[in-house]
Amino acid sequence: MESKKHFVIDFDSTFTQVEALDVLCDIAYEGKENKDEIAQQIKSLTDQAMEGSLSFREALESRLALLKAGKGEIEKLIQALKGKVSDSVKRNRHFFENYADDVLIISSGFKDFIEPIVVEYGIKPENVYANTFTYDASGNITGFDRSNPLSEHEGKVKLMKQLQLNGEVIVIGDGYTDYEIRKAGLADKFYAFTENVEREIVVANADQVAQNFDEILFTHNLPTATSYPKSMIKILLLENVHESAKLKLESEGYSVELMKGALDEDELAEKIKGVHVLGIRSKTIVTRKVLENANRLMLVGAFCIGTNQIDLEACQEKGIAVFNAPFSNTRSVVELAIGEIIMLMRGIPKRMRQMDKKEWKKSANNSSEIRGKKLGIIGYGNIGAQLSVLAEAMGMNVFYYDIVEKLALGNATKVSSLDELLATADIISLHVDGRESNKSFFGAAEFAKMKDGAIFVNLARGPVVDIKALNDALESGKIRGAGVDVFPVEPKNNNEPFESPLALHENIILTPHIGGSTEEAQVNIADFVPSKIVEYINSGSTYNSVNFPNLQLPKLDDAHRLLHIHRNVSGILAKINTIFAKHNINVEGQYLKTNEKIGYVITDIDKEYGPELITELKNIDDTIKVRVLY
Ligand SMILES: NC(=O)C1=CN([C@@H]2O[C@H](COP(=O)(O)OP(=O)(O)OC[C@H]3O[C@@H](n4cnc5c(N)ncnc54)[C@H](O)[C@@H]3O)[C@@H](O)[C@H]2O)C=CC1
Ligand SMILES: O=C(O)C(=O)COP(=O)(O)O
Repeated sequence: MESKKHFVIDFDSTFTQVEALDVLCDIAYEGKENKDEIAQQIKSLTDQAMEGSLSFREALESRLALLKAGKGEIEKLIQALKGKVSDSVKRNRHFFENYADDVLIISSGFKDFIEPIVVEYGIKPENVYANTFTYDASGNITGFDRSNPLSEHEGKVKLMKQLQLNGEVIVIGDGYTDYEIRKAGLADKFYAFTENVEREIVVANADQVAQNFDEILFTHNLPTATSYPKSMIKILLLENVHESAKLKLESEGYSVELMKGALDEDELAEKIKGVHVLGIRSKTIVTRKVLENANRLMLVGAFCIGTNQIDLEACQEKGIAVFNAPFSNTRSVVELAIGEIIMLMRGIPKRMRQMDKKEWKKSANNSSEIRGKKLGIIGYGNIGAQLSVLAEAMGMNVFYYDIVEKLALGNATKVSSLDELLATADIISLHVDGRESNKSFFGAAEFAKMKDGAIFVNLARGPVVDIKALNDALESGKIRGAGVDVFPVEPKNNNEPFESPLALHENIILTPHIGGSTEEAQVNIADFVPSKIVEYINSGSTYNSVNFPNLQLPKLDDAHRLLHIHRNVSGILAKINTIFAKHNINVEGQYLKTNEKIGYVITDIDKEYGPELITELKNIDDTIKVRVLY
């Protein structure tokens, strides 16, 4: 038989969001000049008692001496506290009601105001242990019942010794006095409860930190308001993703860690354990090895356009959805490309280097306008196409080559082969993606086919261009200049050095992969990707995912949603529905979409279900993952 559990819960700043005596002070001193000063003194005494630096009785005596309150104020306090119950207590009301026998409120506060608050949540009056005020004939507080152990130093410990609870004792509180119960050996576990206040010394001594009641109930296998507490969803953001992404995700209730640089494979393989959502940019390589260690991972968010750094296939096999920000930095890359083309056509990098050396070389040699020049765009996707429009507006003649059929914008000319483009253009700008087959796509043969004295720009991906071939083309004068933003090997963070033979050329612009690094782009990305993360976690929506079948799902009211991710083989839907039928479950809505590799079925049901239903769904052959949303 399972032993009985006792949940010993603190009141101030745990069951409620506030310290009741602080609120009482506000009420008692309402409209008085010295209110702030008294409030500050009371708060400081409360904090000292909570942190253990002042004995409880001393703090209590001093606070009551400052508070000139009576029964009228206590009545007002009760009304105020009713509106200040902690959010996670409110949403888990069913727990307090259904487990009333197991819940004890043990507080160094006062029963006079605690009991009316907690009984509304089904807690039994006889399970509320707290101090009591003494009053004079006119109802003014004169002090407290000094025979109550809770009015003494280490009062909670003394009370717990008297109670002699049998079974497992779990203490939940924000203060040092709560931890003291555990320290005295009278509890099996102490949770530092941080939903309202986080005290360093308390957190440091806790067996576990709980940001809310959902986490505690979930840990103890008790019914919670949500299927999985949001605060237990761990999100790891790497590569200095814009801070606003962290704030946005935190405001949703997730636990977010933000790191400045990228991690290498081994570091990430270690760090990924227990992480539910990984946010990266272009530098972090998410390999199969990393994914093998990703025991909780459900989503990878690329806070950039490119996703070539992620093993998308391995993600699919493991049921991990991948999202990116396909348009958020497009304009930034295009502006940089145009800027570089102008600078290179004017020979500005060389002039700047001369000026740095105090040399004045005014000359029109090798300096031309871009107007009327032929721009050759390789890869007419979002970036290539937008570059086409802006370049044309500046008077350039645009030609493009893409491996798939793309609509020509404005007066741009589609050419039918790469060779034709290379032979035509005065400037070649590369905007292909970083797929594996594009590795060394642009090498010696391609440079040889370019017009003599042309300009070359690569803001796409480093491995796409053979650096030696580019270096040779610059050295031989085959091309007149180059702009390079991306490299086959890039430093992991801003502290690592960068070295390249290209740096020695005069008419070259080298930039540290900053095509998308503008304030605007980073803010846009930090808004877009988190919104995808939140949608996927909350509703299962995969709209815009780069590796999952795209499904946009309605919000769910009063139903349960089950997500089934499986290898795309025939007959899975029938098997899923057979299980629902067997359990007499009425399906309210069902959505299925597949891609080449996987199938994604979302089923909304109107009825409570038991764990055996989930086990049966998981046991269907070819199942990759089952997620329960509500
Ligand atoms: N430097 C930087 O900071 C940034 C670099 N990028 C890079 O730019 C790339 C392009 O971005 P988008 O235009 O948004 O992507 P996109 O996917 O819209 O366009 C890529 C285009 O290249 C074409 N393509 C692929 N391989 C090709 C080949 N071998 N020959 C001809 N065409 C080929 C595709 O068919 C597609 O139309 C990204 O994949 C990323 O690698 C993106 C943003 C910032
Ligand atoms: O968006 C992309 O694909 C980029 O290359 C930009 O990458 P970053 O976010 O600057 O690491």
